[in-house]
Amino acid sequence: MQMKPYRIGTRGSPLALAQAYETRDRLMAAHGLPEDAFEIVVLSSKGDRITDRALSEIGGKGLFTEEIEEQLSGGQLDLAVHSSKDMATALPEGLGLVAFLEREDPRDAFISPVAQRLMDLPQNAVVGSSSLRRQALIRRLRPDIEVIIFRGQVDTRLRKLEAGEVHATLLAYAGLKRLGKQDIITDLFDPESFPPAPGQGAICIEARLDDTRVAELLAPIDHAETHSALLCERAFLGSLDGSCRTPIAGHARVFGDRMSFYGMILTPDGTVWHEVRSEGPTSDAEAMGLAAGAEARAKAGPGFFDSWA
Ligand SMILES: NCc1[nH]cc(CCC(=O)O)c1CC(=O)O
Repeated sequence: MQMKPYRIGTRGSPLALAQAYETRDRLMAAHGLPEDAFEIVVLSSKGDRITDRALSEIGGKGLFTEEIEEQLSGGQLDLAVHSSKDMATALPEGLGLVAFLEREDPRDAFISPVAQRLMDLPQNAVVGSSSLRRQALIRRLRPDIEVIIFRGQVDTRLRKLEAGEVHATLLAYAGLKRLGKQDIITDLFDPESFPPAPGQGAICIEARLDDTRVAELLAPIDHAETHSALLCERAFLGSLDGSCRTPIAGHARVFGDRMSFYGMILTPDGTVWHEVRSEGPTSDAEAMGLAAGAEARAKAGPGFFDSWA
């Protein structure tokens, strides 16, 4: 009997496709299923179609997932593959991030034809990035640097760098690795002085929460340590009401049944920042993230989040 294939939704960028195929391959291996047990369904998104404005300006993370999530809710898709970093903390009713693949190195990469490291860039250099977090972290370390908006797919950004529009750009190591482009990296940032975005480097799989068949399908590819880290980081983001206008960094690490968390919130100009650190059992992952968020808010004081809104 021929079973209907599982329909896997993804965006069409090379990075999104690489992640969708990686997930499919892992599912095939975990269950001994043939390729035609899966169908990869490519959907475009508003976020992909609008590339000339900063994400924070056009409405944020949901723009990339709206169409995919509608089809997931409607039953036209069975699962969707995303970069965890791109996922809003509040998902549509009935959907959830059911599984996380083992996380890739979550660090940010520095790429430049003119300098080995961020600190080696010439005075008043120009760096391309559209991430508020990277912009704030860059300016925290190098207030002289001008950061210009740099959106679009990884390839587009690298072409702009090659064309000399900027002295350097920053991208996630994980994305470059998945595209086979890690060779162009000039330096990797230390997660203590340049903490990654919550979720960076982790592929997540979204599904309907009541779909027990898909839950069983995904169980063997869910990576427990990554899952705990992501619960913590996403709780931190959620408790800060991770609006796209707030630079927020957060990085959880799991060691057996214990975990640590390091988070930072900054003003977009990088002149003010607040750090939080915590440690606890992995069973408290979510509570730890929430507590870290509350602590960061308390340190920042009232008005921090709306002083530049
Ligand atoms: N917002 C784009 C995006 N979403 C996830 C990644 C990288 C892959 C990952 O973090 O898993 C990237 C590109 C980048 O930041 O360089």
